[in-house]
Amino acid sequence: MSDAILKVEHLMMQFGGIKALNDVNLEVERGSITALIGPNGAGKTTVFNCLTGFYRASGGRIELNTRQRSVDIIQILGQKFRGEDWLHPARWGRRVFYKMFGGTHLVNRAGLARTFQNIRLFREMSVVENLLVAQHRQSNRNLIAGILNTKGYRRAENRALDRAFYWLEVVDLVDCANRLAGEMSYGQQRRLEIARAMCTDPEVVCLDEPAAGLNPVETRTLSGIIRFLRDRHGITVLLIEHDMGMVMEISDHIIVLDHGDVIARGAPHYIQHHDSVIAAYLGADDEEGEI
Ligand SMILES: Nc1ncnc2c1ncn2[C@@H]1O[C@H](COP(=O)(O)OP(=O)(O)OP(=O)(O)O)[C@@H](O)[C@H]1O
Repeated sequence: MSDAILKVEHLMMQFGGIKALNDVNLEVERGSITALIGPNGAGKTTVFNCLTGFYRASGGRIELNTRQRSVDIIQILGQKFRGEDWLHPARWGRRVFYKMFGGTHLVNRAGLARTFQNIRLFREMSVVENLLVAQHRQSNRNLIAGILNTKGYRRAENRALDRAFYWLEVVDLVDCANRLAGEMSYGQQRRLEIARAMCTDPEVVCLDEPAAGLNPVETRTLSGIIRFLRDRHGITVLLIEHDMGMVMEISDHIIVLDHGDVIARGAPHYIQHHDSVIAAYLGADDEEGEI
């Protein structure tokens, strides 16, 4: 791939005796909408959890090429020490550093944000507060500046509000800005999660089943928002989705997982007629099968 923003090599994830990911290799092109599909239990969410640092992968490498540099995601989460580290002081130093200061916050700082399959908003906060909290990293957190309400502090607060309202407009929630997040409809909460992810200023956004539970009109609106992220902001979107109509319509590239392995990758029209993909979805070979 010419310009891969994300490269995953030999990714493995084991939960006790369960091998959720065997040996996953994939690349995501910068500025694309890439869908990760597969039957239930194929390992899609586990891939997302490894990419975003919610799980520390059992093995492999995840390289994120954002903000003009390359980040090894597994390394910044903090890895175990190895015997040979003592022979490489620089490597040992990096391990100590990331053991002490590493974590998922560094993945977000590197430019990767996500939404969740089960919506995880701050339900007791207002919509706009949810978006301001997401900008905690960019805002002025100086206690003295806050108490004195300095010019710099007010400027940072205004910038955060402007950004929040920009993304509320994109996801069509400006009218709900002061409502409690937990009181909104399911579709609105899904859109708010996307806005919250975007407020962290990512280059890659991972959306875990964003169309789950939406009606066809809401799904169409969602497709428009995802396209807008790519076309207007050059955001790379990595998407897990079971709504095949939506996946086939908006994806530039599709990667298919089954039982923790990548079984196919390519353009939508190629994947739609791929024998192994049809078999994986139907659980058996079926010439008639269509995704
Ligand atoms: N925290 C965990 N502990 C134990 N097993 C897990 C854990 N997370 C995932 N698994 C197992 O890993 C496998 C892959 O699960 P995963 O949720 O990644 O699949 P998926 O493709 O996202 O499925 P779905 O489409 O239903 O969400 C499953 O067998 C699941 O039971």
